[in-house]
Amino acid sequence: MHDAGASALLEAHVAAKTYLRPDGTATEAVRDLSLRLARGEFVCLLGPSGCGKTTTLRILTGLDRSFAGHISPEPAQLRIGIAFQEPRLLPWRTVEENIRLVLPKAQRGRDLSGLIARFGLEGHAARYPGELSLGLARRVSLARALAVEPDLLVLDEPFVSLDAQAAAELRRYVALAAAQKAMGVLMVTHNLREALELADRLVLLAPRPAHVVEEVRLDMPRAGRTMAWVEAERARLAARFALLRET
Ligand SMILES: Nc1ncnc2c1ncn2[C@@H]1O[C@H](COP(=O)(O)OP(=O)(O)OP(=O)(O)O)[C@@H](O)[C@H]1O
Repeated sequence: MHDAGASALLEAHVAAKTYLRPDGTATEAVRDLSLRLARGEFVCLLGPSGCGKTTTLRILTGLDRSFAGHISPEPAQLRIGIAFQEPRLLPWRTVEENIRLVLPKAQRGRDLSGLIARFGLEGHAARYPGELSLGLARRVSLARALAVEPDLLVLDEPFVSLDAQAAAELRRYVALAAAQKAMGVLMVTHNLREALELADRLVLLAPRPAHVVEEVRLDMPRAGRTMAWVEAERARLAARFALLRET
């Protein structure tokens, strides 16, 4: 299990993030949210629909820079791999080419067979995204995020809209990816069971504007998280936190 005293990979305080629409109306998406992620740690951000989870991820990864607050180190100083909910693969490129394209130019010729095999993609490397199921496309997107050997892996709702079997399969691959000890993982989900299967720590967010209402450390090693353990933990947390009753 992860060592709670390990060095920080990322520390952030988002004092405020407000979206302004052209018609002048404002939506305050985040207010006073503090988050610390250690190397090797797997943190799940959980919160109700529309509370500001994706906005928070975009800020922490440097995709959105118009906010009040600070992030240390600057996201540009970290190698970050992101797998969005939408796999965003280039349809005119094969699976292998899609993965290769994210590499820095000097590494484009690198042997990717180990990575491709690790994610069970050998039989799919020459296929095009249009031929893939959503579960498979998300797996390619995960492998692509890992190709850059990130310090931080960011996953935005990776299992949403998958059937139970495809979701379970992808969860196994996410767990495999998370076994890389030097990397931190930040995953957004609204599904408490998924979070309980994978995370070292749950960070519960309030309804919009997002801020942290509770943090829950999970000490059970990932390999010991049986369905019965997940269910018992889910019931215990749902009884304790009203925010989690719908998840
Ligand atoms: N580009 C934007 N312009 C205006 N408002 C936005 C924009 N992006 C998000 N919002 C609003 O900010 C709030 C937070 O959105 P965000 O997508 O971060 O929430 P979320 O928790 O990820 O939602 P979900 O659970 O539905 O994925 C919502 O009210 C949303 O409508």
